[in-house]
Amino acid sequence: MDAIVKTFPGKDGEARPTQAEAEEAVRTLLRWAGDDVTREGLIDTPKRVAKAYKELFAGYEQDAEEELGRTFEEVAGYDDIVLVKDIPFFSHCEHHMVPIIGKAHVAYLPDGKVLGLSKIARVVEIFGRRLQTQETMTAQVAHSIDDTLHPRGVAVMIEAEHMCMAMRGIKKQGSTTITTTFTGAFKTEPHEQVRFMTLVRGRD
Ligand SMILES: Nc1nc2c(ncn2[C@@H]2O[C@H](COP(=O)(O)OP(=O)(O)OP(=O)(O)O)[C@@H](O)[C@H]2O)c(=O)[nH]1
Ligand SMILES: [Zn+2]
Repeated sequence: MDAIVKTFPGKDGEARPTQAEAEEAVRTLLRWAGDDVTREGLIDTPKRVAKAYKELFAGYEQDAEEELGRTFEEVAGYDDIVLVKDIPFFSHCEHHMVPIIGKAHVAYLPDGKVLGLSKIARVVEIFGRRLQTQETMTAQVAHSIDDTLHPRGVAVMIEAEHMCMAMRGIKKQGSTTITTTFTGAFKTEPHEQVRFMTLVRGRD
């Protein structure tokens, strides 16, 4: 089981905040930002934000390893690289809670079993829909596949723009952060890494 970061009751027996408490928290932030929470346009905003949070952070309710549980063995001995590239995702940085927008490239070297391709994209989605650092997310995607499928190796590359660097703070728009995690043969065999990179970078 992958460690779902926060389940209720929490470690300290804390119950999940109610919808009303979540809405009140949004109202507080709106007032703190300087707006009037009683004006027409904002009346329903706390409710909408709480609903949006449910969707944007749905990954806390999902278990990546459960998604990866179903595998297929009838692949005529196929044992070469399987790469799903350019999987788009949105996440939120855990420091500022603003968007991280990027693409993930995920590959593995099968050892008798393969995954449904959509499951790879689902795993990116599950870890993306939590508060993240890019490094953590990259490692989580790789290790969840490694731990459930036990392939000969997993390679994950994430390329993303962090809105906390673009919209605030240092305000550098358009910079991309690249992170990689390699396991198994991708870690020990440089030529497997090169093949992964070539396939990721190769354009039509
Ligand atoms: N390593 C890593 N850092 C991240 C990620 N997302 C955001 N950050 C950085 O987290 C850091 C937090 O730094 P702090 O100095 O605690 O916060 P801050 O004062 O808001 O920093 P500034 O962004 O420099 O204004 C910043 O350098 C962000 O750019 C990520 O996915 N990985
Ligand atoms: Zn940030």
